[in-house]
Amino acid sequence: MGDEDWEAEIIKPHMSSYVPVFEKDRYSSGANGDTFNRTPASSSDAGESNKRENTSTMGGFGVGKSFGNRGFSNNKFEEGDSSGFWRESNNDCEDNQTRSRGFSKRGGYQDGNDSEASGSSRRGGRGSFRGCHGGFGLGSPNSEYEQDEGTQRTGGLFGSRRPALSGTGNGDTYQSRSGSGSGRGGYKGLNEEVVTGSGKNSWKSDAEGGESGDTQGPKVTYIPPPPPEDEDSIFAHYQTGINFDKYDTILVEVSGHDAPPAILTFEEANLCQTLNNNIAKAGYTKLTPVQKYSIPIILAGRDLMACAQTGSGKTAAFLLPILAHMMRDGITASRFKELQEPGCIIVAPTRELINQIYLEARKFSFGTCVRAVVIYGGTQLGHSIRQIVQGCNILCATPGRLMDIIGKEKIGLRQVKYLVLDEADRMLDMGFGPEMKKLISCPGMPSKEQRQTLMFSATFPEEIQRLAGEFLKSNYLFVAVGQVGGACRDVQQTILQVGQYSKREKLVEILRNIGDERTMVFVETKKKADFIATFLCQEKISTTSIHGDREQREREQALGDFRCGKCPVLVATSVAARGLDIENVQHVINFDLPSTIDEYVHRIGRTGRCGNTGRAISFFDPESDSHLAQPLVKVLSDAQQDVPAWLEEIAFSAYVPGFSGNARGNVFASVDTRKNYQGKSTLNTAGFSSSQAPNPVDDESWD
Ligand SMILES: Nc1ncnc2c1ncn2[C@@H]1O[C@H](COP(=O)(O)OP(=O)(O)OP(=O)(O)O)[C@@H](O)[C@H]1O
Repeated sequence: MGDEDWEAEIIKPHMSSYVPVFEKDRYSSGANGDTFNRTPASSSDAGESNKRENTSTMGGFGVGKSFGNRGFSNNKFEEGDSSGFWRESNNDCEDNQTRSRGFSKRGGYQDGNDSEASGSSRRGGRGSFRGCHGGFGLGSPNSEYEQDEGTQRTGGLFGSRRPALSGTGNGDTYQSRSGSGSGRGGYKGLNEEVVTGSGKNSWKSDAEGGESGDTQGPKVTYIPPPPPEDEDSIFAHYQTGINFDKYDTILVEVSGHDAPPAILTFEEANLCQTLNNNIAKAGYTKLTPVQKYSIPIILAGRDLMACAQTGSGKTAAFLLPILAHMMRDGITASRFKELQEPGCIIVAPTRELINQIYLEARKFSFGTCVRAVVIYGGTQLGHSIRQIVQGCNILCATPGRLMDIIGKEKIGLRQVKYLVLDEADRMLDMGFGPEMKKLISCPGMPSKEQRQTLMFSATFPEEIQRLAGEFLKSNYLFVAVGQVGGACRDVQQTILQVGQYSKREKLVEILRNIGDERTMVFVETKKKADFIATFLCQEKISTTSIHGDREQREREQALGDFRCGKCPVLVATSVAARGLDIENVQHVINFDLPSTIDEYVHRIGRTGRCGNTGRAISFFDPESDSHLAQPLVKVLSDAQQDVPAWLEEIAFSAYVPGFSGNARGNVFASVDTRKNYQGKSTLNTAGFSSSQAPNPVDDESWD
C-alpha cells in the first residue's frame, strides 16, 4: 500500500470505529568447467481474545505521557484542537522537503518526563515532534533510505525523527524524542547514513562530522546493557523442532572448483576441545546442511557464498570454522590498546541482528582467549570505542558504526583474515553496497586474495551475486541449500485477499484467535507500525513495536518484551525482517506485503526456525500487491503450500514486465549465477547493475 493509500485509510470514516477516540474528520558458472554437485544434505549420512485482555500497560501505550493536545492516556488518544499528528504524520514521507510546513501550526506534542528529550531545545524546541515539517528537517527526504525521492540526505538527520511508540511494557506511551533523536533507533549519526536511489552514499566519517563531537546534533548517549555473564544465560537456547531431521532431505548444490567434501558430524570438523564443549553446551548435536557444507569449505580457506533457508543455522556455519582457525593459528590475547587489529570482521544490516551474532560469537568463544566485540549505531560512540580498546579479535558491526570507528583509527584492518557479510544480499545492495565497497578499499584492508570473504543469506538475487564477485576470490564456492531464495518449508503460508480498509478488522480477528502465541506483524512504514501498535493496544492486545524511528533503547526494550512474552505481539517494519532469531515466534502476519519476494521470504522466516513449525498469514491487497502474485505463486508452490486459485488467477492475468522467473523482486535466482552470467555483469558508475532497482521497502534506519 502506498503512502497515499494509507492516508486514505486513516481518513476513511468507517475505519474510525477502530479508533474510537479519534475524530473522524481529523484522520484524515558451470560453463567454465566448474563442478556442480547436487546431493541431498543427508546423502552423506546415508543415510481468543480474552487471553490478551487488559494488558494494555504491558503494551505500554497507556500511561505516563501525553501527546500534544491529543494526550494519549488511559490507552486512548485524546485529541485536542490543534494537534495534527495523525493527519500529518500518516505519511512516512515526512521528510520530504516539498512537504515541509510550518511546524507551529501543529499541536506538536508534549514530552512527559523523559529526560532524554531535554536536548530538544537544540533542535527547535519541543512541542515539535517531527523536525522537518517544523522547519528543522535538514534536507532529509522521505525515508531513511531516501530512495523514493532519490535524494541525498545532506545532514538532515534530526529532522526526520518522529515520536516513537513506546509500547514496551514500561508504562511509557508516545514519547517526545525531539531532543533525543540521536539516541533513538531512527537516529544515525551522519556517519551512519545510507542513501540509496542515487547510488551514492552519504556516509561521513566521524572526522567529517560524525556521531561524536559534531555540532550538528546531540550526542547519542545510550549505552546498551552488558551481555549476560553467567554461563546458563550465555548458553540459553531453544529446542530444535520436529522437522529438524528433515533438513537432511534438502538438496544441496555446491558449485565451483575443488570443493572439499561435506562433513557429517561435528567430530569430523576436528575442532578444539573448548569449541566442542561450547557446541555441546549450546545444545547442538547434529549439523544442519549449511553447516555440513560450509564448515569444511571455510576450514579449507576458501571464499564462500552460501544460501540456505531462514533459521537453518547459518550463523554457526561461519562462526565455528573461523573460531577454529583462530584457535589453531593462535591469537594475541586481548589487551588494552588504542588501536585494535581484529582478525575477523562481521557485518550485518541491522543493530539487533549484529548484536545477536555477537552473542553467538561470545557463546562459541566462551572459555577461549578470543574476544568478540559488538558496535552498532544508536549507541554511544564512546561506549563502542571503550569496548574495542579493551581487546578485539572478532568485531561485529553495523556498517555505519564500523566506518566511523575506522575513521577514528580505533580499528586497524591489516590483520583482517576473515570478512563476513551476513544477509549478504542486503549488504551489497544499493543501501549498504557503497559502504561495503568503501570498507574493502580502506587503507590496510587486505585484498580479497589475502583475506577470506564469506557471504551468507537466505536470498541471493542474481544481480547481487554478480556484484559479490568484487569481494570474493574468483574461485569462491557457492553452496545452495534447497532453492536459492526459497521459503522455509516449515512455515505454513496462507495468503488472504484483504482490501486495505478491512485489514485492521481482520488483524484483530486473527490475533484474538491466536491468543497469547508470539506473533510478529509486519507493516510497510514506520508510522504505520506506530499506528497499528497503538490500535492493537486500544483493542487490548498487548503489543509493542520496533522500527527505525524508535530510539535504540526502545528498540531493545521492545525486542526484550517480545522475547520474554511480556508483549506477545510485535509490530515491525522490515528492520526486523532479517536474521532475528526469537524463540517461539509462532506466527508472522504480513499486514502489508513487502515490495519484494525476497523480503517476504525473510519476514516469514522469523517463524518456523530450526525445525520448528510456524505459520505465516499475509494480507494480499490486489490494488497494491498484484506485482507480487507471480513470485508468490512460485514461492508457495516451491514450498509445497496451497496456492489459492484467486492468486493464480491474478498471477496469470497480470503482466509483469520483465518477469522471467529469475528477476529480483519477482523470483529468486535458482542457481549460482556464474553458470548463467559468466562475464555478463554490467555495472553502472555507482558499481551497480542497471537492473538493480532500489528496494522500496527500505524505509528504515537499520544500522
Ligand atoms: N546444529 C544445530 N543444532 C541445534 N540448533 C542449531 C544448530 N544450528 C543452529 N541452531 C540454532 O538454530 C537457530 C537459527 O540459527 P541461525 O539464526 O543461525 O539461522 P539463520 O540460518 O542464520 O537464519 P536467518 O536466515 O533468519 O538469518 C538458532 O537458535 C541457532 O542457535
